[in-house]
Amino acid sequence: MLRARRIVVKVGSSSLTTAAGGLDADRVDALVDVLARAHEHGHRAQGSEEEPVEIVLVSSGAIAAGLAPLGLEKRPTDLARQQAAASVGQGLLVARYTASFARYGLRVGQVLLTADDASRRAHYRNAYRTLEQLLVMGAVPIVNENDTVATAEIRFGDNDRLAALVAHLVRADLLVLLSDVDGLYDGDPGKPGSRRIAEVHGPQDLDGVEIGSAGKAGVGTGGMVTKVEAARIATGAGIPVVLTAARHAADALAGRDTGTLFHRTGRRAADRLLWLEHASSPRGSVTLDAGAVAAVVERRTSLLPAGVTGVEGDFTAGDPVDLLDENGHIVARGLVNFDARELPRLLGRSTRDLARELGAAYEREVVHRDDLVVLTG
Ligand SMILES: Nc1ncnc2c1ncn2[C@@H]1O[C@H](COP(=O)(O)OP(=O)(O)O)[C@@H](O)[C@H]1O
Ligand SMILES: N[C@@H](CCC(=O)OP(=O)(O)O)C(=O)O
Repeated sequence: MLRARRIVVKVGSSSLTTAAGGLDADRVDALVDVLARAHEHGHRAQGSEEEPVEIVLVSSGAIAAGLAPLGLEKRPTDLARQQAAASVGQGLLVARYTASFARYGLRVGQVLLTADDASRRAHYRNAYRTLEQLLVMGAVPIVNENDTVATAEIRFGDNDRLAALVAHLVRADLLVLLSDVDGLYDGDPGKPGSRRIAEVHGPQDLDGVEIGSAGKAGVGTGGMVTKVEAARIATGAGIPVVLTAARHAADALAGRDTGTLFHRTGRRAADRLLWLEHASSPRGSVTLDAGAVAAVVERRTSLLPAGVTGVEGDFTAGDPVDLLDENGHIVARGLVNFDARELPRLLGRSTRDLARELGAAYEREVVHRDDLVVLTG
């Protein structure tokens, strides 16, 4: 039995909508019944013996909920109409949750995150603080991607990986992914002969598994691909993952066997860097000489101007950039401390020379080691 005190629950669009399209109030209520019971207040009200847990809900469904009100028959493929639908639907979605949780005297707080933002230190801290405070005050945070402002380049699109990163952000003990399918199957779950996989201990257990795309509901995005990727991110950071159908949510929250359990494969990593690795998209790159590659990759030092031989892209200080070796292979990603146009005249120069010539402000690393994640083995 899995015991968890803080759980991130992610529910997909396919589990919140009716066959005809639009939000299914009954399914929202059924999910909220389970979440509220698991939560302390619901627990007291129900007199259950299960331990109370803190819940962070990552809910998709904004785009799906906005389709009918805008007269759209199916999910549009272009970003502009998806964003318009999300803008209309997010309000409706949260209104629905607000009413549903109110049946249990519970408040909800909407948290819209842009994946790329959260890899920046100040935003990351703010997101963490807000979520933590909502939990302290007994509210249920309801997280979604900030669809209306996320551009194509920085957009997750699915909420599975966002949920894995949120689980890491709030230091959850468990991530529950709820979908319209009751687990990971070794092949298309609609085909006879496909079997559910009860446990995954690591990538070796996925050899030969057909990991397919989104389901027949037509409202989900990532299908199994993004769920397995989310499981890889979370378990690698020390958080076990249960993937099951929304109708089995109560079992998953109570720690009973259901769906597919992905065991943890790693330990908790340094906070923000997981976001830097999985959520940010680079705005450019800097090329390192061999000495700088060794320093950054093997000795985990900061990157200094002296070791940089080239600059690509139009980034500004604070943006994520890739660090390339001389063959153009990505060896790390980091948050750069200079604008792209400032860098060329600094290349190959020692920080001491730069400080003497240009002032103390130039005595800084190109990428500080605390803002850097190594991407090679
Ligand atoms: N190997 C697999 N095991 C289980 N489901 C799979 C597999 N490959 C593809 N799928 C599909 O993934 C769908 C769930 O993903 P998706 O439609 O994105 O849902 P959600 O809205 O819950 O994120 C299932 O309905 C199923 O048809
Ligand atoms: N942020 C989007 C999520 C898109 C989506 O469909 O995700 P999912 O159903 O989790 O595959 C929304 O709320 O519509």
